[in-house]
Amino acid sequence: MFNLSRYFSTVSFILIVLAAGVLGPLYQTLSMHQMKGLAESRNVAMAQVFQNSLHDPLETLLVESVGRNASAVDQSDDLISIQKSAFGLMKGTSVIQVKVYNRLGNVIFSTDARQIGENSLSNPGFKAAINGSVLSELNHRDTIDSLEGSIGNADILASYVPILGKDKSVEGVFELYQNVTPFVGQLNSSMWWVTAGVVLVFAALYFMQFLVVRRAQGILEDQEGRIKAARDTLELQVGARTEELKRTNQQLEEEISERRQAQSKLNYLAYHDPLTGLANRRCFIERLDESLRETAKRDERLAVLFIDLDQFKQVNDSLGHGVGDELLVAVSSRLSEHVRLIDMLARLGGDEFICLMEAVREEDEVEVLAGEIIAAFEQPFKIGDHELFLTASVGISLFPGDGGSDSVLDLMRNADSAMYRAKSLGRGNYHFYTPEMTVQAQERIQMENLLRRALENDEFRVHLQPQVDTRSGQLVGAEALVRWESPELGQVMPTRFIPVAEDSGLIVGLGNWVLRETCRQFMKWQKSGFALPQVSVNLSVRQLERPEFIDVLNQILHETGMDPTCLKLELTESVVMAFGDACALLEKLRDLGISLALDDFGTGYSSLSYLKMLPVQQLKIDRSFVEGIGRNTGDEAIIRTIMELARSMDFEVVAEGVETAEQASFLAGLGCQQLQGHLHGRAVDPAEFRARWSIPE
Ligand SMILES: Nc1nc2c(ncn2[C@@H]2O[C@@H]3COP(=O)(O)O[C@H]4[C@@H](O)[C@H](n5cnc6c(=O)[nH]c(N)nc65)O[C@@H]4COP(=O)(O)O[C@H]3[C@H]2O)c(=O)[nH]1
Repeated sequence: MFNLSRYFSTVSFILIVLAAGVLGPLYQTLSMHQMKGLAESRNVAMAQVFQNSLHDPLETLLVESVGRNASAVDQSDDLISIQKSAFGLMKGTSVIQVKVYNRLGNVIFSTDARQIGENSLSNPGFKAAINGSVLSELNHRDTIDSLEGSIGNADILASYVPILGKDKSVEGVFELYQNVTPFVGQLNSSMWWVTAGVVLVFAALYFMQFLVVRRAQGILEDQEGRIKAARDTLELQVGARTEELKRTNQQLEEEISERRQAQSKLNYLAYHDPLTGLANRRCFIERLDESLRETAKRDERLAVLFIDLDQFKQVNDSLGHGVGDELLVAVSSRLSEHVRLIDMLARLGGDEFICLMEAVREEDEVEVLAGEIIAAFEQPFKIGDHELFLTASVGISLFPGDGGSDSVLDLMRNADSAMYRAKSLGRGNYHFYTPEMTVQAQERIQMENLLRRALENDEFRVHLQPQVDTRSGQLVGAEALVRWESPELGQVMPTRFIPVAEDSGLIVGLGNWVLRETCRQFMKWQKSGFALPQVSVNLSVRQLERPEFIDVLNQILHETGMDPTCLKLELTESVVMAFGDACALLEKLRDLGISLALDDFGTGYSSLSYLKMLPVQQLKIDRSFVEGIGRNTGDEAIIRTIMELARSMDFEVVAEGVETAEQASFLAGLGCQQLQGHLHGRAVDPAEFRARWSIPE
């Protein structure tokens, strides 16, 4: 810390020394000047006394000395008398020597006779006096001859005083030596006293101020101590706070980076399908929106290709979601290989993919891409132990034409409608959108609305299709197939309205109605003597999913009095696989005595081990395979395999869609027990059925 006391001491000491060093000599100079003035006044007075007392002899001497040599003057009588008088006048005064110069600067009189005759013309004192001024000089003399002998170590004031004549002209000069030794001594000792006094006063002042300063220094040190302690505490607090801030900052940075990661993950998830990593619906819509505007500006064309996997539902239902997911990933990567870099492939959800093709010059280019997409499915997908054969249906909409530049959804919806048309043409097809498809889509909506009140309006009818024994051709049963007589749409076939009923959930009420109506009809026939051995009813997965299904079934059986052993329920492979606890539910149905058949067999992906566990008695070979008999060796091979399987697993087999005798004989040759198809009869209303199959009495 700055040492105020030391600083003060040093500066004060220097100031005191300086003050003493300046004030002492100043005092001496002033006093000396004063003393010189007084002594000079005395010398002037003394000269006046001399001049007055020795006026005549002195004047004579002054006059006579001019032009005479020194020895002549020295010998004059006047000189002797002047000398006597001079000594007399000097007696008792401090004047110790008197000299008289004539105008020529010669000493014509001196109390020291040896000096008479000397010349001092060039002496400054003489010069001043001859010009009318008085000049004094203070000298220190080691020895000087005086009236009473020689004086040693004396301070002498020599004054040159002009001697004025009557006419006030300077006739000569007095030089008077006055012994001022006592005064000078006194002055010197006074100077020391003054110096000592100054030192003492300043020392006292210094001491008092020192006390004040030391006290101030104490206060300052105390304050500094406190400030230092406060600063130390503050520094500690600042250090701690800095550390805390660093930690908080680090936490913040970590949080920010976590948030950034989460945000980028969220962004990624917001725009990507987590399963396949492809762009999702939102991403596709935004890109299409942007592309539409760009394409409109550049006067170009673009295409939207809606891709749907034809058999994905069956795979998913029969082999489980794990396999389904893996299949979707494999499909996405295979599709990606065929899409150009500038195009965009996205997954809309489920088994629906969509592709945006930009900068389209010709429709052919789109057809090529659609063809490539379909061709991509020619090779089977290997998922685990499964080798899965799939096909894809592609619907295409084009811009401009199939949607405005601000109608992203129109283009997507139209491509979707085109895809449905492609699907209806058979598996593995593509189709361009046409405006009539929108009409069909609207019809579908209208159909759903009409379906809702069709049950209440009693617009449904149950038709029956015969099932015959392959060898004897005898009636062994009938399949109940629903028909809709709509006042607005006319007769609507199940292939049109069952999917709509399934999608809308209306199938539950409709399916239960068919079940009840079939049982009621069966019992009516039985009571009236037409004994049909068995009747089959189709079940939708939506019905099975209902927890109250068994209760509803029991109630129908109870209400109608139907013998459960005469009832056969047909479930598609995919329905059985899709239903979580199918085995347990089917067991319950079996316990009731109801027969079970697996419909559309061969189109799904049932595993043999699972099939073995199912309490099913019958397999129904799908119509699509029967259709290929005699035309497609692949279909025939599948039928043979199904027959082998059924034999080894002890299933009864029904072939549906049998239209020709050739098909019937092929199936008979393989040991198929029952046939169903136009060859033996179409599905007809109960009256016609009875009329056809009643045995004449
Ligand atoms: N070309 C041709 N077709 C033949 C031949 N023999 C039978 N068919 C048709 O094949 C379909 C067989 O029924 P499905 O496989 O259960 O397929 C049925 C079934 O899955 C569903 N369905 C019909 N009625 C019901 C029902 O009451 N409930 C449920 N859940 N589905 C039903 O609608 C599908 C179609 O029914 P339909 O149009 O009646 O068509 C029936 C039948 O008319 C033939 O020799 N040639």
